[in-house]
Amino acid sequence: MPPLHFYKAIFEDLDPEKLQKNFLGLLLGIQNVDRGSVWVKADEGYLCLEASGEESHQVRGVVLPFDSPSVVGWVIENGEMTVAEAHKDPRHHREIESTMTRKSSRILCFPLILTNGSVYGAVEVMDTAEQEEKLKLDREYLHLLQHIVDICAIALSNALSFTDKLNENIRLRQALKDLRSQDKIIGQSNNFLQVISMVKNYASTDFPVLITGESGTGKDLIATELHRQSARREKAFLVQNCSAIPDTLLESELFGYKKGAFTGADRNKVGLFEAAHQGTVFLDEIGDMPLNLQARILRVLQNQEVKPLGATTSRKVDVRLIAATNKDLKEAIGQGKFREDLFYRLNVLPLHVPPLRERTEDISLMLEHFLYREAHKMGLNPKLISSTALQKLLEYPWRGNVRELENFAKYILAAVTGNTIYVRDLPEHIKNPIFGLSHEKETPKAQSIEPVGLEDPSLFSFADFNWEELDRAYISFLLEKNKWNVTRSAHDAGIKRSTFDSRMKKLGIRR
Ligand SMILES: Nc1ncnc2c1ncn2[C@@H]1O[C@H](COP(=O)(O)OP(=O)(O)OP(=O)(O)O)[C@@H](O)[C@H]1O
Repeated sequence: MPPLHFYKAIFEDLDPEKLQKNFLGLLLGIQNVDRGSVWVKADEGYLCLEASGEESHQVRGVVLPFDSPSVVGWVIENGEMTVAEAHKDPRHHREIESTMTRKSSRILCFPLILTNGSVYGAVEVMDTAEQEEKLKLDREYLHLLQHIVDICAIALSNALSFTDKLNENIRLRQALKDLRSQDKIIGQSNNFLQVISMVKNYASTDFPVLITGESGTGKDLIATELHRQSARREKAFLVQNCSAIPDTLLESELFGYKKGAFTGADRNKVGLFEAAHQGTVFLDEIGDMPLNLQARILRVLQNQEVKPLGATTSRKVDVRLIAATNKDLKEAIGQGKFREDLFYRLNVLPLHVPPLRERTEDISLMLEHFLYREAHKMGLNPKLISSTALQKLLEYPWRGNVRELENFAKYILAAVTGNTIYVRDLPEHIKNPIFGLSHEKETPKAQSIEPVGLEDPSLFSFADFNWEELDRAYISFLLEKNKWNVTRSAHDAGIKRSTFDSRMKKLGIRR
């Protein structure tokens, strides 16, 4: 019998092919013969996974039908070891050796049994010696051999199911990839193409990136794309939204904690930075991060190490940081709400995603994409847009940006029954966009009316606003339409210029 380390080498392997080869080699070596094969029960018959010995390569991959005679078939069905005299045993499948010059004289075949007792295959070794017989067949020896085969069988079945899981994993990853590719990045405007080209350039480096842009412009999507194009693509991409989460929770999410670090810390928790080791961490809405945590992020960037709450030592981490915000961080620095040193650390590679109104060339393409994608998801036929309706959509300011456009596509698909979308089908605020103008700085109160109706256009209603809000929106609309010409705006409103002027003053509307 071979020494123990020999078995160790066999059972360690998780590649079924290598394992089968080693296993068969081991049995052939023990029995001092050179022909053998490993078989499993497949859907269409008994399949030869591995064959060894001169001329035997032709047997690998052969499937013996269930209803044809075969020693392996008999062993698999009966779950017992057997010895067959090849020249007279009716179980022997003679045709398989018909093209071989050396025929088997005796066959020794063992079942391959799982721990639950089920037989999934068989291994056979054959004597091809014409004169003296080589196979050792005394009972005790065969008994011992069956034990060795049992151990090998378990290792082999583990390796086979490991490979199954591995293949399943590969299939699932591919499916996930396909699913992700549905999140296609759409855009053809020069402004947007510039962003895409910067993504490509930035992806080849490892510096922090700060993505800025209004809400719904696609910052999240761009961050994902950056990771996807980077050398870290196979590693983790972990996202943390820094707003809408209590400060202490955010800290433990990012840095983790040691068991007992605070009341309720009943186990160690790995923080996001550690979990993303060798990958990318995306901190969304970083402008909302509290100052004390900003200091900790700065330390991660400076030293590439994190210290979980309650830990005494720091741990090295290798992560790329991408941050995004829709806030003006320079203004936040002026107000003492954002650390200047962190800003410069993050802003190594700045990336501004322009609002949709600065890339109107993208609107029709995106709309087409969203209408098609959402119709597909809902199991509906895609809808067409009439040219006049499209014109209205192009004129609308889309202050909720791409997210608003995406929501609009969902709404219109559900709301319109015909195959074509006409102007009459559009929500009122898109047909008459008096609330679509942006003077955020000049008329801060006007912001209070912006979000209404954007997420769900069907909910838009005059009843949602008070008189002053409507007044402000109307005056802003006229000013914008007339390029801030007050006389013309007053004329459109049908009131005197002085009255219009005083309304503007009262509402604090300035250019
Ligand atoms: N260029 C684009 N092509 C296709 N879909 C886009 C594009 N830009 C944005 N989207 C889609 O619009 C929606 C909003 O995008 P995203 O969440 O990335 O915006 P954001 O700027 O991160 O918003 P917020 O600041 O509110 O977090 C998402 O569903 C996203 O898939």
